[in-house]
Amino acid sequence: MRKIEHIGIAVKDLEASNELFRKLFGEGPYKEEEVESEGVKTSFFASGPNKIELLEGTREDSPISKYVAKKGEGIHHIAFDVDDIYAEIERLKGEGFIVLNENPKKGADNKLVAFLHPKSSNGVLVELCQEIS
Ligand SMILES: CC[C@H](C(=O)O)C(=O)SCCNC(=O)CCNC(=O)[C@H](O)C(C)(C)COP(=O)(O)OP(=O)(O)OC[C@H]1O[C@@H](n2cnc3c(N)ncnc32)[C@H](O)[C@@H]1OP(=O)(O)O
Ligand SMILES: [Co+2]
Repeated sequence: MRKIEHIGIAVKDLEASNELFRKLFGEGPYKEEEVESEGVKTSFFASGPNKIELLEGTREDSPISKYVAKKGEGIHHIAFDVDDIYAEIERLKGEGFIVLNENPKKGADNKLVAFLHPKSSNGVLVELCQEIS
């Protein structure tokens, strides 16, 4: 785990939240991207060397829609940057973490991603991200 890649925040209305975070950061998102496979649309803000990802569900069955319906808006996951996501998945499985998708999938912002079940990480949804070179 090299560093925190981004913190994901689940929101009801991406456009309204973009406006709010534009005020917070003093500048708008550097990227907006829909990830059809996850049923999400996202926007990314740079916060110094770190990133904030805002996510709105685009389908009722999206993890974000379900999360917001159940818990409301708020911090949804912490993403970590890894060098080799395949090796990291094997390592974390060996350490007893529950890997939700052992085959990494294409995420936003040009990444391969995988997730650990929050039940195995003290109630925190962890995302692994490897830059697609
Ligand atoms: C990939 C694009 C983008 C990127 O960065 O590239 C993204 O980040 S996409 C982000 C959205 N996608 C995901 O979150 C995929 C992984 N998530 C899942 O597979 C599910 O959300 C899962 C398995 C974490 C929960 O789904 P489930 O259908 O089981 O929902 P429940 O409400 O029944 O939850 C079960 C249990 O987990 C707790 N929970 C759910 N979500 C979270 C969360 N984000 N953080 C912490 N805990 C969470 C929920 O409260 C339930 O606990 P319980 O004690 O039973 O109430
Ligand atoms: Co994310």
